[in-house]
Amino acid sequence: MTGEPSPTDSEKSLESSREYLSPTDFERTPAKPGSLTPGDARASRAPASSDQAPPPPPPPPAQQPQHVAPVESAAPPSRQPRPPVALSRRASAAGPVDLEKELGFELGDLPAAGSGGAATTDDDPAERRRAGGSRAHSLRAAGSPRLGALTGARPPVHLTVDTSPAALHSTSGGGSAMGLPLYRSPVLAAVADGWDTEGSRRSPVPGGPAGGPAGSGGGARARMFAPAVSALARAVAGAFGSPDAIHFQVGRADLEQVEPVSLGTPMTPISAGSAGPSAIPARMDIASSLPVTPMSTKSLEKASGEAIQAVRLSWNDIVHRVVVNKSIFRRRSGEEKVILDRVSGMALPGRVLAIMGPSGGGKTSLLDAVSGRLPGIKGQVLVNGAPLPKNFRRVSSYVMQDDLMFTTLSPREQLTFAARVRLAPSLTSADIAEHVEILLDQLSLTRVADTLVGRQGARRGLSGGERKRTAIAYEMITNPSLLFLDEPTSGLDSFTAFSLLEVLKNLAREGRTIVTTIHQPSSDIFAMFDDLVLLSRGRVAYFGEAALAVDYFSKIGYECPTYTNPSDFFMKVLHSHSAEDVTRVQHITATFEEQSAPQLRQEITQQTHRPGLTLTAPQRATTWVELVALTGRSNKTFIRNPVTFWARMAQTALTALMVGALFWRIELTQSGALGRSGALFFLITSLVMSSAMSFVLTFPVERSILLREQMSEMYSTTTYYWSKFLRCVRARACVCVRRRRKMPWGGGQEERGCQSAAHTSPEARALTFSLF
Ligand SMILES: Nc1ncnc2c1ncn2[C@@H]1O[C@H](COP(=O)(O)OP(=O)(O)OP(=O)(O)O)[C@@H](O)[C@H]1O
Repeated sequence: MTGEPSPTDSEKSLESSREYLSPTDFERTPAKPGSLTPGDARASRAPASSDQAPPPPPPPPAQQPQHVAPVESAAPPSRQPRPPVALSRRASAAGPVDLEKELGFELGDLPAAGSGGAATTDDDPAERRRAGGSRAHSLRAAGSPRLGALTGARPPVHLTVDTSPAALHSTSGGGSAMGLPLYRSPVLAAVADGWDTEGSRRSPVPGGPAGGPAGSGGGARARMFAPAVSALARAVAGAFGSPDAIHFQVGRADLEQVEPVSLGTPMTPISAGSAGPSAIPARMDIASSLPVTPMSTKSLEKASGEAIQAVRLSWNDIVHRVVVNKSIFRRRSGEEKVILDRVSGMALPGRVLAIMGPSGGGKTSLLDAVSGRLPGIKGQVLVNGAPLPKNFRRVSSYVMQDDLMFTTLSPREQLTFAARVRLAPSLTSADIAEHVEILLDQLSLTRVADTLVGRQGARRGLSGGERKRTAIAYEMITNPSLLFLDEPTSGLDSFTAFSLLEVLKNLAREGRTIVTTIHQPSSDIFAMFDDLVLLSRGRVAYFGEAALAVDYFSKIGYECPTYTNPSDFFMKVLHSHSAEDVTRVQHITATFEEQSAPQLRQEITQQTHRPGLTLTAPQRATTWVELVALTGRSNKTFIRNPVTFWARMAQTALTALMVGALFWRIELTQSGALGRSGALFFLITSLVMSSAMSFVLTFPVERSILLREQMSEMYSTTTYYWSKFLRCVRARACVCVRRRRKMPWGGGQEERGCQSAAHTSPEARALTFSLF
């Protein structure tokens, strides 16, 4: 929509905003100075009253850049003139830009797009998709509707992307993609505040200081829209080839709509001419609330002593079959079920490979197969063209879907343990502490480093995202070159999932090979994948660049509808519930096998055959180091588990009292000797039983963790059992050590002049035993 809106239009916009934001979104906010209420929104259209005077408008830039296309202001007389809204690209370009044409994607669903907003093009959608690739999809699928919701809810929103070096510098520490600061960029500043625009004032958000950084409300909104905005930023960067500065606005381009709806300090307008450190808005809340910082593992490499190695993983014609319905009583052979059927593919360094498909499609089985964790498979899994080396499990890391970890330990303790048992024994405690700190910092866990992990529903500790990041940090301890992840985003909200993928993307950028299964990613997440494997019923439906998958499907007759998340589309065409679905899936997988698989196999051989590149595994800790670390962990988990601890204490005290009462003051006679042997039998039995019980109680809990750690070959199973034995013996040994002490209540032998330990009274021993 171009031209100036009438007051009626404005009213309509406000009303339409209520369709996007529930009334409570407005009403929940306490009406305090600087906060936004519907009343404020309306009042802001009226001339400001004396007691609620708006702050002075932002000073106009000293010199308007030539390229800025001013939009005529029709401000009411009571208002100060505002600087024009910039709608331009590059300093050399003049006049409004057709964003759709420039960016190669549609902004069609943005409501009331202005002159600089979305103009429809006549391009063929498939053609446009090719031009925009996955970025276009991510916007169409998720970005635009959300932005649409945003702009619909708050018509005067203008978004600004500033990619100038100054912005980059002043926003250091934020996530970045294609050279754009995604989160600390003014784009998010705009979204965080909801109203931050060029030429308008920045409104303080409820809870935040006036004119200061965005408060919680803005942060929440920003988090909500962050994926959409970052996708937009990426798309802009891609389309414009990382320019110095891009200024554009989305939604209503009309300046009069850019209404400061609440009070705040003026913000210096951002324009190509004035973009400098001072022109960049202050650091926003959204930035500090981000769970991830860009990963730089140089220090990690130094601390762990492990350099990243280029790992080219390939798999050829993997077949995995299992026998089901096998009777253990009758001689029935059972049916054979094909889990993976001639699956081929590869994962390359510096890239993130996603394995997607409907539930039961074989994603986890494939991940297990290529990570060397699935025995009995047929086919080839090669690393740099050679069979999997023996040390493969220690070279790679595998993050399981379930965050299996001790709930009574903190992230710092977990990582310290992993560093002790997985890194070179020559590392000192200070080295390990430094290494752990780096990891905690890289995965933004420093704030919760000493919080116990906890358990859902019981003693709460870390959040789902923090647990997941702890699990990744745990596996990152050796600075692995190859990382497998099984559904890392399951159970996470969209923003946390997106942040996690950013972490993975950063890890890949440093030369690692990342392979992850994922169920149904959002379009923003999907846009972050480099390569994609689509599996259905154990067969490959697609393997190749993720950005080309939609085109491939359209070529074979399955067109992804506009505004559809590609991953939703893939799930739809690949699910197989009815007979018709099965036929469709068979067609898709057979087409891939016939048309693309031979070429793929050739490419796999070319890409991954690098003979001579052998992988080195991190040095192992000594058995003694493993034993000390395992025993220490075992002691901590025992003491910190109040139920087990107190149950053990109560059980021991009760047994001691029973034994003491039964064998109270036994005489040194023939019948007394019989009683003594009975007491000894009773004590030994109870010792054995209570020790066994402690294992019975704790082992099922620890078993899955043990299996996971065994998969990664963290320590030997024998050392684990020795550590358990030692912890148990330590407590029991105390009984024996103290048995010679004089027990005034027991009528012990020392009182009677008998010095033989064998003759110490059972009741004395029992009572001593109760102390442990
Ligand atoms: N050992 C086994 N015995 C019998 N069936 C098995 C076995 N292992 C896997 N399957 C079956 O193979 C299929 C693929 O399992 P897999 O766990 O790989 O699927 P998935 O794609 O990861 O599923 P989800 O997304 O639900 O986790 C499923 O139907 C599963 O029941």
